[in-house]
Order: sequence, then structure tokens, then C-alpha cells
Amino acid sequence: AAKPKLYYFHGRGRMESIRWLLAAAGVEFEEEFLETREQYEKLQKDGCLLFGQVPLVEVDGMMLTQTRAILSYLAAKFNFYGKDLKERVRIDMYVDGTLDLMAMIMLAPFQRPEEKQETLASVIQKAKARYFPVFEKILKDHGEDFLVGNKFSWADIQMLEAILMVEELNASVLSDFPLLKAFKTRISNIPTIKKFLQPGSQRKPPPDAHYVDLVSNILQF
Ligand SMILES: CCCCC[C@H]1O[C@@H](O)C[C@@H]1SC[C@H](NC(=O)CC[C@H](N)C(=O)O)C(=O)NCC(=O)O
Repeated sequence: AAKPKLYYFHGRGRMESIRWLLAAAGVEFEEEFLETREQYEKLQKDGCLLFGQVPLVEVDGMMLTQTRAILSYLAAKFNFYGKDLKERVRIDMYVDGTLDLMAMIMLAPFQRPEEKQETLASVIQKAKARYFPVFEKILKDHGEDFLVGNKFSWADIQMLEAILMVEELNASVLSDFPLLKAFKTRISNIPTIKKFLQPGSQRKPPPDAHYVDLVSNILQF
């Protein structure tokens, strides 16, 4: 079968979680990087962007947009979505929590300096006071290696991605969360994840001024 093809900027943004999920599944994927407004307008003209937005993922003969829809499709396709409805809804709850936290991190680079500082301070505060305590308790109460069932799932992938992104903002953020620290080590050592974390993988770096300029120019906001 053809490899999935990802259409997005050369940066993390909303596409990064999709890269993580594919990498965790050991699925190779291609990328077309949007460098110009023309590329973006061509995708729109060709009717590929349902609401005129990216991420766009070409997979199984479909042109998919809406990040969460794509993630859900891929999680189900690669059996990262639990063994039944009850496990799936738990995965959805955990994933949506991490996506809420990550959305704040994603927005920050596009804000003015003072707002950006406030947002990033709020990310650390929410991670330490709201999100990480919840996941620490889940790991404690559940007593398994993974967040849901006793199987590696989309929730674990999203959680590791979120932990690493918050640690980029504050390296000691896990100091009060020993179970999350152990979780981070455990999940990082899963072979497909370990490979994705090594240099040379398709994992993207944190956003820089060039990325912000590129996206702002292409999307003209
Ligand atoms: C102010 C928000 C900053 C984010 C800007 C973009 O850069 C990335 O870091 C995140 C987004 S992605 C680009 C943006 N896509 C979305 O907002 C998709 C939202 C959708 N619900 C999804 O989850 O896929 C885009 O195409 N906009 C064009 C425009 O709406 O006309």
C-alpha cells in the first residue's frame, strides 16, 4: 500500500502528533512541506482542504483533514485505540487533556512577547497543577505500565509527546512526579519510539522565528 503522505509546514504545529502516531506504529510516511502561499492555495483549489486548513494527510485513498479525526482514524487503524468502547473513551479523555495542554504550547510562538511569556508560564502551571497530577494518579491507581488497559495506546504516545514538550520549557517539571518519570523512560524505550527520538528521524524541532514567519506568510495572518 502507498505510504501515508503528510502535507504541512516544516515544523511541529498540529501535525506533530500525527508524525508521532505513525512513527509509533512503525509506519513510514512521506511529507510535502508547504513553503509558499501558492502550494497552500493549490491544495485549496484542488479541493483537498475541507475547511481550507492543514494538516492534510493522504492515506488509504482519502484526503483527510481535521487533526483529531486523522489521529482517531490512525489510532484505530494501528490498534492503538483500546480493546473496547470503554477503553477507547478513556483514551479519548486522556488524549483530549494532553491536546488541550499542547494547544497552549502551539499557540505561544504566534503571540506577542508579553502574551507568549504569560502563556508559557500558564503551560507550566497547568502541567504541574492540573495535568501531570492526574496522570500520576492514573499510573498509581492503574498500576500498569501503560495508561489504559495493559497495552501501549495512543494515550501513551500523546502523553510522552506532551511531557517532552513541557520539559523543553522547564527541564525539572517532572521532579514531583516519579511515576511519570518512569513512564517517560519506559515509553521512550519502545523501539519505534526510541527510533523516532533519535536524530535524523522525521520528528520536527521546536518552532523558531523562521517557522512563525513562514506559517504567518503562507496563511496570511
Ligand atoms: C493562532 C494559531 C496559531 C497556529 C497557526 C498554525 O500553525 C500551526 O502551528 C498551528 C496552526 S495549523 C494551520 C491552521 N490549521 C488549523 O487551524 C486546523 C484546525 C483544525 N481544527 C485541525 O485540528 O486540524 C490553518 O490551516 N489555518 C488556515 C485557516 O484557518 O485559514
